[in-house]
Amino acid sequence: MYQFGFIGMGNMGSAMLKGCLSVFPANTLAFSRKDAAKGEALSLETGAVWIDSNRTCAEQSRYIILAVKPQFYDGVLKEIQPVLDDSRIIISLAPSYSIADLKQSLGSSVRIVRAMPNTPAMVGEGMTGLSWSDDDFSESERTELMQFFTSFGKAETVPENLMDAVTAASGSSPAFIYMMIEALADGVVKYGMPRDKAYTFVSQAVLGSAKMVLETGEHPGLLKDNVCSPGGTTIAAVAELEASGFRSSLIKAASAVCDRCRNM
Ligand SMILES: NC(=O)C1=CN([C@@H]2O[C@H](COP(=O)(O)OP(=O)(O)OC[C@H]3O[C@@H](n4cnc5c(N)ncnc54)[C@H](OP(=O)(O)O)[C@@H]3O)[C@@H](O)[C@H]2O)C=CC1
Ligand SMILES: O=C(O)[C@@H]1CCC=N1
Repeated sequence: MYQFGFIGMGNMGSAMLKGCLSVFPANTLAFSRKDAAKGEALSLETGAVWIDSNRTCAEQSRYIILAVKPQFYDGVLKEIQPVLDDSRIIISLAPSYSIADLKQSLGSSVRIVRAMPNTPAMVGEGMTGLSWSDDDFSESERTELMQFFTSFGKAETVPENLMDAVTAASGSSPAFIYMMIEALADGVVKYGMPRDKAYTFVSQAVLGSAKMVLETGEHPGLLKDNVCSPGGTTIAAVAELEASGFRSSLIKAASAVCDRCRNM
């Protein structure tokens, strides 16, 4: 019996798998995916076991992670439903499937953890929001699952009605941050900085700024003020960002994520 069985092993599944290998031995991890060549290659690379069938992967795993795109959910749920019993726990990553939707497909007694991770899990800096289906998880199951989710970053339980907001805050937001890193790098390449150096300088500034918010507990506005010298360089750029609608673009981006979660 495997401890964790991933059904689907694309961007998100492989980020979680690679992240959790720091804590869980590879031979306790299994996965199924469509592409056999990629399955065998990842198995060779990581030591995790590739299984040529979703149903067998579910049957042989205690915790079953649904890591396929939402459009493939219905097919996968039908495949694995017959092998689910009370000892299994489903971990679902799709933004658009509620715990109630999953129970309707899989049976009301199936225990479900709805999770919204993000791809920085691959480097151990993920952020996962979690909602649990019932109060009927044992203490050891909760501990083991938190051990899993914290093996690739931070994890916090949230009420399920906040899952759309979690999707915007940390599930989708890495894409926006990468866009910002790329654009800012373009801006300094324009002034002669080599591309690779530009990514290092900008990315380290993003990492350090995030760490300042997390570790000092200061309001982000105060941290921003501390960078802006009166009449200086930063405030000149802040004024440009405000004029271009920087903040309102990000607020609109978060709203777009939440709207899409509700209308997929
Ligand atoms: N990407 C992200 O940043 C995040 C994604 N998520 C959620 O995670 C889930 C997976 O997304 P993501 O990893 O990005 O998607 P990908 O498209 O990168 O990967 C999907 C995986 O599903 C596999 N697959 C497709 N159909 C089947 C099937 N019938 N049976 C078994 N495996 C199948 C594919 O196999 P193969 O490659 O072999 O063809 C692939 O490995 C989604 O629900 C998404 O919303 C949540 C948070 C963040
Ligand atoms: O774009 C998506 O639908 C998924 C969910 C969060 C990140 N990627």
